[in-house]
Amino acid sequence: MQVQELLQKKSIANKFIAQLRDVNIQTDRMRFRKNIERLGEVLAYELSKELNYDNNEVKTPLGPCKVAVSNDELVICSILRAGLPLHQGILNYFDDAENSFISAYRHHPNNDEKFEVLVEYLASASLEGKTLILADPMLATGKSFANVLKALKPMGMPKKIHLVSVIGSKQGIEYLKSEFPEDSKLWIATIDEELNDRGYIVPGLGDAGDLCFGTKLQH
Ligand SMILES: O=P(O)(O)OC[C@H]1O[C@H](OP(=O)(O)OP(=O)(O)O)[C@H](O)[C@@H]1O
Ligand SMILES: O=c1cc[nH]c(=O)[nH]1
Ligand SMILES: [Mg+2]
Repeated sequence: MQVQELLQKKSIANKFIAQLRDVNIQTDRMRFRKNIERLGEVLAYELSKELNYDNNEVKTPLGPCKVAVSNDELVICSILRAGLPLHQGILNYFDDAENSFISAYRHHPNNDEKFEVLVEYLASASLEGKTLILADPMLATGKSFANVLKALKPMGMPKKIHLVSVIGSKQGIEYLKSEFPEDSKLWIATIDEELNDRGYIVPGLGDAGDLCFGTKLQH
């Protein structure tokens, strides 16, 4: 898996991430979701530079005009819940993509810090020969992305897999390098150094799903 980190170059995306992290701003749920959506758009634009293109011709009122248009069959698959606003941002740009949805949540069997990631819901298009874009704003331990990849196996073999995320941990990214094909690519806004003992990214931003949609009960 190759990794492309957006924040290696300064851009307007820095502001979106700063607002996601800021304790005084992130409690505005609408802004929080919107900033994730905006990052989905930025990351989709970056990713679009590596799709395959055909040389097409369109007719303007004044005559023919050559234009390169992507010919990839895209499927955007988001990981519920926090993947939803990221999904919307990616879909804003790849508006004719097919869409899949899958759930992944942290189950704490003993009500302590130990958890496993369970995948329970899946509604997916065929992935055979298509370009799969997996979307989840947080990549902490990497278990959600890894377990989702396993759960999607029966849906067919994609031609290429892109992962789109907002904040990742170094540890989680290293883990995913061993789980995803070598030619897959992670498009991520920024990478943090640490995970704490609850599997949260530090400094990260907190719980993305809760900040988008409200607190969930641990189970
Ligand atoms: O890399 P990981 O260690 O798997 O952690 C990242 C996952 O944690 C969050 O989801 P969560 O399970 O909290 O569910 P939610 O999005 O429904 O809140 C986040 O949206 C990722 O899916
Ligand atoms: O830091 C983290 C880890 C998992 N899920 C989140 O939302 N944030
Ligand atoms: Mg999740």
